[in-house]
Amino acid sequence: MFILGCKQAHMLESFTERTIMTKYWAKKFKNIILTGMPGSGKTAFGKIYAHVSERLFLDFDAFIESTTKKSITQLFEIEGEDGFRNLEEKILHKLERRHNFVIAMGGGTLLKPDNLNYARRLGLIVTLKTPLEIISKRIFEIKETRPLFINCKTIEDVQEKVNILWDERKDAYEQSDVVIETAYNSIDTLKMHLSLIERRADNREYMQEVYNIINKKLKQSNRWVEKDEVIPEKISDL
Ligand SMILES: Nc1ncnc2c1ncn2[C@@H]1O[C@H](COP(=O)(O)OP(=O)(O)OP(=O)(O)O)[C@@H](O)[C@H]1O
Ligand SMILES: O=C(O)C1=C[C@@H](O)[C@@H](O)[C@H](O)C1
Ligand SMILES: [Mg+2]
Repeated sequence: MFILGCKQAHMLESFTERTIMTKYWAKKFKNIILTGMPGSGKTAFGKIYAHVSERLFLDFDAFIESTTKKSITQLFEIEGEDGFRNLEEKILHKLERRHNFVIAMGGGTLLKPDNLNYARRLGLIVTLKTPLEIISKRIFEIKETRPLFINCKTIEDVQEKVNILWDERKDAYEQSDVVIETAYNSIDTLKMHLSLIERRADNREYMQEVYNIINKKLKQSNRWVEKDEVIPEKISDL
């Protein structure tokens, strides 16, 4: 488990006043795209981070449900998983040139290799990494709303499915810019860590230092792509 030393804790504390980012910073760093296993907290944390970073929040699942007027479970039944993945891909394409969002992608959106390149162009891709046993417990509570787990009767069934998904996906999640371990962080420290990372996203060396402080992984090779900014007034403008 990672425990902050006194000096490091003090450094982080001194940043708390600055975790509410100005619109300037929000625009500079465009979108934050959350990925990670189902149940890792993309939706829960995404909403909170959108609020603190003064961004709009867009959740792929909620967006798909509201535009199709069908639940994710229904869509899996009607379209199959492939059809659902095509819908995710369409949203990703639609988001091109949109800014100032925290985006909770579907946990499986990065399974299509091209989607990774699209997501990269949108902003900083952040993987929420949560231990698989925690994921399994969370999913077991809400499995009726998660079609991938619809046939799981017991917690062991869920665990088995989670393990299979992890094996299929871990390489894709590793392609993200930053991996944040959620297990040893409260939502408040997660907010703080991501704010810190964002603030230094224009300075790779300093970001690495930030990474060392908060024990997160940063891929130095992934470059930030600057683009002209178009900030939609509301989600319906998409
Ligand atoms: N850091 C956390 N601490 C405690 N509970 C959490 C945390 N993050 C998420 N949860 C809970 O876990 C459940 C799943 O979280 P959430 O729906 O945000 O996951 P998700 O990554 O969006 O999953 P999916 O890909 O299936 O949409 C929710 O009930 C949520 O309240
Ligand atoms: O990780 C996944 O593949 C999924 C996650 C959920 O958000 C939903 O998009 C759906 O249940 C599939
Ligand atoms: Mg979600």
